[in-house]
Amino acid sequence: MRRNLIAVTYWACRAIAALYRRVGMAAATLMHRATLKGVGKGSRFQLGVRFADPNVVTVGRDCYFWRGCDVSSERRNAQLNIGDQVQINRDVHLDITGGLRIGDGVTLSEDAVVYTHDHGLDPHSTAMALPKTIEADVWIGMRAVILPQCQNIGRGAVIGAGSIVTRDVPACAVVAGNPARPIRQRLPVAQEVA
Ligand SMILES: CC(=O)SCCNC(=O)CCNC(=O)[C@H](O)C(C)(C)COP(=O)(O)OP(=O)(O)OC[C@H]1O[C@@H](n2cnc3c(N)ncnc32)[C@H](O)[C@@H]1OP(=O)(O)O
Repeated sequence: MRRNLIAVTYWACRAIAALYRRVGMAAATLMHRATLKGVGKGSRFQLGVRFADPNVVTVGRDCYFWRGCDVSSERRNAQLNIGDQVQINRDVHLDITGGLRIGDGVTLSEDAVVYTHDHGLDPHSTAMALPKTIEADVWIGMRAVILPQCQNIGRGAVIGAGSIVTRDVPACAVVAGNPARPIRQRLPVAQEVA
């Protein structure tokens, strides 16, 4: 009898947690659809995704935002344009001060950080805005840091986990380390799949 009660309580708690996640995601998705500048069909947001200025954010189709994703800017009207089928994992931080474009099929893994402004050697100076483009099919590994001086990550490039990227990355390059250096070249995505 006591065992049954524990089992029922356990499964009831699991059901409530699953319902909370589902309802939470539906509510968060509705809210972001209502407040962002544009959201394509099929894009979903977990609870706990934050856009400091939703008016400047455009999201394409079938994107997925995990909890803890945070988008901020040090100036008004900086734009964030996200393509289709982009995955933004847990606790990713995007600074869009300089303007940020993310192409179709990009994946940002957990805790990745992308910055688009700098302060030289004086953290109290006015932010220097540096626009950035992350081209289609790029994969940014977990805990990678993309510094403002890197203004372009070429199509199909892979950034290794924990890397510090200080300069532009050519298309299909695999870079890793601190500072990130090329470790190999990848085939264009279409050829790798074939
Ligand atoms: C979809 C998701 O979100 S999954 C969860 C997140 N997962 C990740 O972030 C993983 C990202 N992947 C990586 O970091 C991988 O190591 C890659 C893609 C960068 C490289 O993978 P591979 O091409 O298989 O490289 P490989 O393991 O053969 O390593 C080649 C060399 O680079 C080094 N290296 C590989 N990755 C890294 C890294 N992240 N940082 C520093 N050096 C690295 C290796 O030590 C090796 O050096 P050596 O030749 O001196 O021994």
